[in-house]
Amino acid sequence: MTVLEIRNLTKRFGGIVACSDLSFQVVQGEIMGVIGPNGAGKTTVFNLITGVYGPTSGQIIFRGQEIGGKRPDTIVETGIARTFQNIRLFKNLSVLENVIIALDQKHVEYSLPRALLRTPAVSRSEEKLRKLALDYLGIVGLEDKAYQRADSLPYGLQRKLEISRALALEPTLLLLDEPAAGMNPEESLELAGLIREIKNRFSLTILLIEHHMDVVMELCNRIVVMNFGEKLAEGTPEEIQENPLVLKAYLGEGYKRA
Ligand SMILES: Nc1ncnc2c1ncn2[C@@H]1O[C@H](COP(=O)(O)OP(=O)(O)OP(=O)(O)O)[C@@H](O)[C@H]1O
Repeated sequence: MTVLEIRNLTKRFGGIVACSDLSFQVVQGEIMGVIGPNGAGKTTVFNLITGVYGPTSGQIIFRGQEIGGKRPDTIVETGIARTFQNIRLFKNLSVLENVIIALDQKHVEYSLPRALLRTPAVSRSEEKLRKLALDYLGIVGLEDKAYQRADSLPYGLQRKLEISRALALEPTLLLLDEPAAGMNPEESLELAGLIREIKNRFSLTILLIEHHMDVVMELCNRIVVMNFGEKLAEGTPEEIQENPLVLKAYLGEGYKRA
């Protein structure tokens, strides 16, 4: 079943066409890679899907509903969450608080007057959120870092914290923007294992932007290749690795199949 359909999507920034007449479909339960050279338009596609920008033209259909141009919080409500290429955490808050803030968006069970009076119901609710946040941290292996400041974590762990925050929004479609950036090959393969695990555990569909080809080829069922805002190719990892256009524009003629 198709969960996401990108239909003739175009986004212009002044004279720049960051995304040009792009079409592809994402099937439930798959991990679809979005790859291509720097500036190809990959993050723009994520920004369009998550409502950061409205499309210049074209449609974004999620579970049969047009979401193009809707507000980011409305899109989260429909079941889409993301991580960012440039990590966006509340750096001076604790690791735990970062997840609680995400959970708050989903689980607020008390009114503002009750919250201000700090009734027992509010305290119970806070305790519930704290436990739930610890569970989400456990999934990415960060429960023992819960009380550290978010910015005290090494880069790779901050990326995992972003994933746990995104999971706390209970998405059915998860967009990961370069989750392995800055990781060495060993760390990035471990991350690939984690991504597969959370996909299975939460029955997710995943769209993945990544420059680490070992991660992409290991994880993805299918791949869309972008170049200058357009779709250059689409196919399985095997097909993409043998596509002469992709080898020329992105992977390099000397690319060795994983
Ligand atoms: N808000 C914006 N205003 C103007 N131009 C933008 C904006 N966002 C993106 N662009 C331009 O759109 C093009 C595509 O950028 P985008 O960030 O989507 O590429 P990318 O494939 O994600 O690149 P990278 O792999 O380097 O992250 C680039 O030329 C970029 O400069």
